[in-house]
Amino acid sequence: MSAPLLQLHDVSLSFRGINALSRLSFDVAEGEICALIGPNGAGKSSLLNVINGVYRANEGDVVFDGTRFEAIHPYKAAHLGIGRTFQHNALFDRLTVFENVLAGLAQHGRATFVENIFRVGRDATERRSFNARALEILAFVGLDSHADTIVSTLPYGLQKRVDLARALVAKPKLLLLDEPMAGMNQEEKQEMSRLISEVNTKLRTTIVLIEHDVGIVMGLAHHVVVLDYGRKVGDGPPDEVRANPDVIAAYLGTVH
Ligand SMILES: Nc1ncnc2c1ncn2[C@@H]1O[C@H](COP(=O)(O)OP(=O)(O)OP(=O)(O)O)[C@@H](O)[C@H]1O
Repeated sequence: MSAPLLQLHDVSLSFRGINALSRLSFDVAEGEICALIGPNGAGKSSLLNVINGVYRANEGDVVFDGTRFEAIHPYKAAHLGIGRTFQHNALFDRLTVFENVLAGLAQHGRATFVENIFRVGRDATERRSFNARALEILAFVGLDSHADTIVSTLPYGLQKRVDLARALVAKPKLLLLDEPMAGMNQEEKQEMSRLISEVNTKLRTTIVLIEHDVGIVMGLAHHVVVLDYGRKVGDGPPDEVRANPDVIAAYLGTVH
């Protein structure tokens, strides 16, 4: 069996004495969708922040695709192949859908983001290939007909797709999704869930996602990790995790 794409070894993180993560260890296999679940404040977003370098762990380390680090600059994490979306859309409201997606390549080229947006300056070849890539990923998420739309005029569900496209445009090996279905109705959640599944199967992207809707998680994820007060209380296939008494006590049996 090949080595896991992502490994966490005894990762701990605290904020002014509050333990956000306590000696957390688990693996994510290449090609899987791994869901992180747990009550509010359990440490899920903090964990994504450690993996892509927004936070530095106090203890422990992360191994991604053979590279071990205790801390990493988010820019370096992106270059290693770790893509990320955030809980709250961080889109450029006044730019078009296409320009927002292009921004996902800003750290990956020689031309600056401004040069790319205004289609001026050096590196016409790079610009052409980035533009083609942005259009390709927009078609993949079903937004090619909205390429020139100002992003803030789109409905919320479609803005979440733009966010996803922006994270995907650089072809990450690992995609971290922080509540990609937050604020959606059930139909929108089902659509987003289908799209995430297609990202996994068609683009062969390994995914770690945070989602509160346990029904959606159980249908989408291959692997579920449950956190409670920064500790791991469950780790395994969805059916096994659902039946784990510690998980039921911590999360699944409670109204969230
Ligand atoms: N930048 C920060 N400064 C201080 N405390 C923080 C910071 N980020 C997170 N925390 C604390 O760390 C703990 C874990 O928070 P985190 O946001 O990771 O949980 P979560 O499981 O993602 O919660 P939610 O489901 O509400 O998003 C909480 O006690 C939170 O208040």
